[in-house]
Amino acid sequence: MSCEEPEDSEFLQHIPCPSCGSSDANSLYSDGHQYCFACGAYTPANGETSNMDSNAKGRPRRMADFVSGETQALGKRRITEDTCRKWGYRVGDFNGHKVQIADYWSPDGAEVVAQKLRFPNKDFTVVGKLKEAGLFGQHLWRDKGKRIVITEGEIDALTVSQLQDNKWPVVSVPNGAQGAKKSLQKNLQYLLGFDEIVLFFDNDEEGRKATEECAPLFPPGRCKVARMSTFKDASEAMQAGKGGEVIDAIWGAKVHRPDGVLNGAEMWEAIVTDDAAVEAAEYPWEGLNRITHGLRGAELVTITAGSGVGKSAVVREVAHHLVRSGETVGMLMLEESVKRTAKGLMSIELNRPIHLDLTPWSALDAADQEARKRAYEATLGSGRVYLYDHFGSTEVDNLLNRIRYLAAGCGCRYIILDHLSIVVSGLDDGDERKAIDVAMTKLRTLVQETGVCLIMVSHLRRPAGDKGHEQGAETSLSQLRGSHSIAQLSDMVLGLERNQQDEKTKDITTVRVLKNRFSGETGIATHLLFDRETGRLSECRPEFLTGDTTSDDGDDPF
Ligand SMILES: Nc1ncnc2c1ncn2[C@@H]1O[C@H](COP(=O)(O)OP(=O)(O)OP(=O)(O)O)[C@@H](O)[C@H]1O
Repeated sequence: MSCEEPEDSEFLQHIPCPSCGSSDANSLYSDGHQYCFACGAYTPANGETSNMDSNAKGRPRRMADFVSGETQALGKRRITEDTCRKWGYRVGDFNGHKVQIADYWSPDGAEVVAQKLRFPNKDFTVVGKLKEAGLFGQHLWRDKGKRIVITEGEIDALTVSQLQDNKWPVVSVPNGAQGAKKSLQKNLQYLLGFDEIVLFFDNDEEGRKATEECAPLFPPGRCKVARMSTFKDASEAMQAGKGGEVIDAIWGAKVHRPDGVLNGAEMWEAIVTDDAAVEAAEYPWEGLNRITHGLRGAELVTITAGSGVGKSAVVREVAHHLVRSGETVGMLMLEESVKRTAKGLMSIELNRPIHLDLTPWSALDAADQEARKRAYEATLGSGRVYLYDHFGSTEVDNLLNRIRYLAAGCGCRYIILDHLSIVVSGLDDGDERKAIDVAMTKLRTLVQETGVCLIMVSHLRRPAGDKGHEQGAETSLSQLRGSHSIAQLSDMVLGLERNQQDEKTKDITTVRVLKNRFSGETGIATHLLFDRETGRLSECRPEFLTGDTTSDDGDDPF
């Protein structure tokens, strides 16, 4: 239904209504006719009062199209007749159906331009031009003041108004949460007349979304957000007899801050309940623990080295140590089969590299079989090791999903990814940089989201000069592959150095901390000696590097 503007009459002022007694719902027009928006009484220029009837002749077409009704209390909603009268909220009949009638006035408060009719089943229809209307209730208040409350619906506006003795400004957006931003934008000038604008939208997903969209319309600090923890909206609280919570929400409304910005004063709870982040697990080597202070949740540790230096051997030792310390570990070893990974863990437990032993199970003697079974039970059989059988699928989003599952579904607090380079390999140089950036950003976000500690292996670029990493060249952050994202987004970067060609030292790996966001301590952490008999990496004194092992205590100068 649409309404046209009367061509021959203009609104002059609000006047009392002789029919319903409203002090100001009656409107006087320039041709002398009156119309009361509280009770629908129509008084033509000749002074004879009648109720509006859409078929009646001799009155402006716009008036005739509006629906009349009676002011009455809304029992179920606990809204009084006085409140309904103040707001011109009526109950009437529309095409044979009972409706609640909400008048929408022009932004200048001169006249009603639309009506929203609400059916008992909560459907509604609009009569007139809602687009030309201000906010619901805007005509009731002066255009400036200390505070205005904005609700998501008409009944909520009536509720808030009544709870404030119908004295303090409250308006509703006309089209619910979805159209909220547009409506507030349109009436921004009016709203900016108030020192404080309180958004009191529904406490549901749509309401919260609307709040995030609308709040930035206002200058910083002027917009506050009212929210109740127990009720969805003001009317629900009122119906439950908890109107006080509505008032508390308005007075306790917090200055809106965009998502992600926190006031330090609200962080106490987070600090005292942050035990998980403080808990640290240990590396198998004391020297490394001393400088890194262990491994923590939500940390991304990158282990890097040249080809064949021993990255996988190191992470296997770390995984074994974690499992034996009672932790649950996820292993994505993308360059080897799960069987090889499993045997690797058992080898460490057995102090014997069984992966090099090609004897079939049936040919092993009973004692060996028993020893291997025990090694299996202490490691894989504990149920705290999860392996990713990748079948060659190393696509980054696929891996991220598996890591998320390992964290959330399997309870892995430590996850090993060996190695990042394979995830982004096969791409030309330019694309590899970009792929590393994308993968690193996603991994970093995932670590933060899940709280896991991710231990990731990454390869190095060849260093400048003759000496490669295979000949023991020193590692550095600048040699990490891709752009600077690996160094930037890792909390800890460990470089492994070993001269695979030097007869004296080729079994000794130097572990260098290249980056340490936790404590800032960097430099050589320890030296690991590889025992070919046991296949184990254990800490050794640095003198092994020079071959001078005569001193009992390298730290003691005397
Ligand atoms: N400190 C060490 N001394 C001597 N040999 C070692 C040492 N660490 C590992 N190895 C041996 O070197 C070989 C390669 O080790 P590993 O596969 O762990 O290296 P990597 O750095 O992961 O290799 P890639 O660059 O191919 O990924 C293995 O046979 C391993 O047992």
